[in-house]
Amino acid sequence: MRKKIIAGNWKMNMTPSEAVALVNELKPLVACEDADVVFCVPAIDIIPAVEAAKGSNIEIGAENMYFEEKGAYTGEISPNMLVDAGVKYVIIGHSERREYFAETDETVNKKVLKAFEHNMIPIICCGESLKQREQGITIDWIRQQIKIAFLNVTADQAKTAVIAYEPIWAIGTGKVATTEQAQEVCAAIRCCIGEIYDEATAEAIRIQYGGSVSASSAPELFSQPDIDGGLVGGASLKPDFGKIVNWH
Ligand SMILES: O=C[C@H](O)COP(=O)(O)O
Repeated sequence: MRKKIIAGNWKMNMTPSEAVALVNELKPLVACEDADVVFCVPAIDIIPAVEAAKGSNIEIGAENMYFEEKGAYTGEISPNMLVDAGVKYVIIGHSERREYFAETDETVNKKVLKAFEHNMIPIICCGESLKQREQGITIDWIRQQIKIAFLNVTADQAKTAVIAYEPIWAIGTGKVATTEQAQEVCAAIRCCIGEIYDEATAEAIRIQYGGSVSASSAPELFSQPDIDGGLVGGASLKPDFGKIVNWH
């Protein structure tokens, strides 16, 4: 039985002092024993958020990291820096990073390998555009993203990974995928992991849905057999996130 994982992605929101206030506000609302709860926050908020989350069930995650250890990479943040700051989860390959910051399936793979090397859990994002969905190539596209993201990842590592299926057309639009659409793609992702590795790995890996998740859509989405929680953007900045975490 896979444990659900509900993660907030704050994106480029919240100053450090606002971050502390939000963690303190949400702490009692997201208390929950049967799901992992992660707040992925902007880099500058990580240290104060880790401090504020102490003693609670909240894990603090990062929204991105670089795939090199150290050196002349102005503006980037290394895996070591994240680990030292208390980070356990890191979002890799969010569609906004792919669209605005030229991330590719290959850089996603490098980051995924680096995250595992440092014992962090990558939340690996994949998802199709509206055009790709209309062209009927959603599953092929996602399978390709997954196959490249997991190149050279061992089965033991893959078992601990989290995949976030986020249809790009559903992100921040209020247009949540139907339960059937989300379940269909998450099942296809699990099947793809089974082909790359084996059934045990496919059964172990956790797959989230993301894209306009709200307190009202979460219960049906999270009840699907292949959906193990959510990656939540806008609604993770509000008290509603407590209802999403405690969806059942
Ligand atoms: O990482 C989170 C997603 O991009 C979803 O964002 P959203 O819940 O605001 O649509």
